[in-house]
Amino acid sequence: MRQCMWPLCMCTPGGPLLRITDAQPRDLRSASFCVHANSIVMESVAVVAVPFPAQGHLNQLLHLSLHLASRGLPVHYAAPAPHVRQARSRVHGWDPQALASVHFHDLDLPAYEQPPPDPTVPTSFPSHLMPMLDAFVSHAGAPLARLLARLSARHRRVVVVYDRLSSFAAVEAAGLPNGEAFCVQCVSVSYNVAFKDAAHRLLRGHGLEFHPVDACVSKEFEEYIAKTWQDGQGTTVRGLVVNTCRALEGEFIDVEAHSPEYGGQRIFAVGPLNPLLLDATTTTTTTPGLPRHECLDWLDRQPPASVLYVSFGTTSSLLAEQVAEIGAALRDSKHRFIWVLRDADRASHDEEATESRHARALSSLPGFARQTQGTGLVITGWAPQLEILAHGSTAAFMSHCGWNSTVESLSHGKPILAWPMHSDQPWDAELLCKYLKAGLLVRPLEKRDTVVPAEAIREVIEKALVSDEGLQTRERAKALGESIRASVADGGSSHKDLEEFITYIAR
Ligand SMILES: O=c1ccn([C@@H]2O[C@H](COP(=O)(O)OP(=O)(O)O[C@H]3O[C@H](CO)[C@@H](O)[C@H](O)[C@H]3O)[C@@H](O)[C@H]2O)c(=O)[nH]1
Repeated sequence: MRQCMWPLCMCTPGGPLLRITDAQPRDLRSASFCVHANSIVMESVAVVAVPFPAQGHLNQLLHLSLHLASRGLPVHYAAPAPHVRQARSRVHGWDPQALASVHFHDLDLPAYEQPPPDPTVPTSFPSHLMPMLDAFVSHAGAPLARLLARLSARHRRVVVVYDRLSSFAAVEAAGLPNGEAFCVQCVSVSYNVAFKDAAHRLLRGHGLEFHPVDACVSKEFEEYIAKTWQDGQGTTVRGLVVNTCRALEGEFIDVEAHSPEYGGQRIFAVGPLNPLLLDATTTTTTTPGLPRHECLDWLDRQPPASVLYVSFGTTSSLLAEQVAEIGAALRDSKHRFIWVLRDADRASHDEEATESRHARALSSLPGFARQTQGTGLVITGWAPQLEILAHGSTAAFMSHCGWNSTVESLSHGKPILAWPMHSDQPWDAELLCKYLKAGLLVRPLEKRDTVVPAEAIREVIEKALVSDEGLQTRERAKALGESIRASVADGGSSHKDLEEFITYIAR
C-alpha cells in the first residue's frame, strides 16, 4: 500500500497517486494539504504565471507558483530571460529544490536601452526601467502567445495568473479556446481605494489620507499603466488574487468584494505569500540548501530584539547626501543595525555598480566605521531580508514600505519605521502607521523630495526602540504578526482562500 508523502495528510493510502511534486513546502499551510483526491483533474490543467518584470512583482508570482506547484499543479512561469534569472536566483525562504517543480520560460524581447538608476528622480521613482517596460508591454505578448498555444494543445484548460501590470497576458488567455485568466495584484487591496466611493468613505471614517497616484509615479509610468489596463479592457477575468489577508485589510477586502467593477468576480486574499520562517522554538533561521549569510551569524550574537534593520527595496536609489545623513543617524543613535545600502535594480539584473558612490558617502562621514564597528553591518549586495526579519535579534525595520517589505515585516511581527517614496508606498505607510498602528513615520509625506536630516532620523529610531510609543508599536506589530500567521495556518482565512482558489482552478 502506498504511503502518503505529506506529513500531516489524513487521506486514505492507496488512492490515485498520479503526480506529487518533490517540492518540500516549508510554511505553515502547505504541510497539511494532500493532492491525492484531485490528482487526475489537476494533471489536465496547466497554470501559467506571468509576472511584471520587477523584483517586488517577480517574487510574489514566484511564491504563488511555488504554492500551486507544491499542491501538484503543473505551473509555468514566463518572463523576460534576465527576470527569470533574477527570480530564480533570489527566491527566498524556500528550499531552492522547490524551483524544480516550476517550468521556467523566457519571453524574448528585442534589445532595449539600459540607463543606470538615477537618484535625482523625484520620489526615487525607477524611471530607468521604462525602456525595458516599454519593450515588455509591446513585445512579450507574441512569445507568450506561442507558449500558451503549445500548452493549450496539451491540456484541457490553461489558467493564466497574470500581474495586474501585465494585462496583455489576459488578452492572450482570452484568445485560447480553453484559456482563462486570474489577475494577481502585488500591492495592497486598500490601494484600489482611488477608484471606489465606498473605500473613500471607509478612509474618511478612519481619518486616513490617500495620495493621488499621479503624485507618486512618473508621467511615463502613468502612461504605461493606462496602456496595460486598456489592453486588458473587455477581457474576461475570473477573479483577483491578492497578497494580503483579513488580519491586515479585512474591511478593504469586503469593499473590494462588493465593488461593481468586479461584477461578482471572486477575490482570493491568500497572503502572505512569502514563507513564514518564524519558529516559536528558536530565534535563529536560515534557508536550507543555501549558504548562510554572514549577517545571520552576526545577528545570532546580538541580544534579543536589539537590531534595527534598514533597507529600501529594489527600486529606489538614494542621493549621496541622504546616505550620509542616514549613516550619521545610525552612528549617533548607538543602536545596533543592519543597513542594506544598494542602488535600485537595473533593467537586466546585472550587478549594481554604485558601491563606490555609497562607499565615498560613508568614508567622508567622520567616525562612522570606527564608531559602528561591532554594532553595525552595512550590506552592499543582496541581503537575506526574510531571514533577517524573522530573526529574534531584529527589533524593527526602517523601510520604504514596498508591499513585500510591509507584509514580510508584519508577518514576522516586526514594526516599521516608515520612509515611503513612490507608487503605493505613501499609502502603505498611511495604512501601517494610522490604521494598523504598527509603524512610525520617519518624515511627513509632503517632504518626500527633501533630504531627511540625521537628527530627525535619529529621533524616530529612538522613539521606535526605547519610548513607550515605540513599545506599544512593537507590541501591536507582534500581535498583528500572530493574527497574520493564523490566517495562513489551517482554518485561517488565507489558507481557506488559497485552497478555494486551487480547487477552483483545478476543477
Ligand atoms: O537586499 C535585498 C533587497 C530586497 N529584498 C527583497 O526584495 C523585495 C522588495 O520588494 P518591496 O519591499 O515590495 O519593494 P520594491 O522592490 O521597491 O517593490 C516594488 O513593487 C512592490 C510590489 O508591487 C511595490 O509595493 C513597491 O512600491 C515597488 O517599489 C522584498 O521581497 C525583499 O525581501 C531582499 O530579499 N534583499
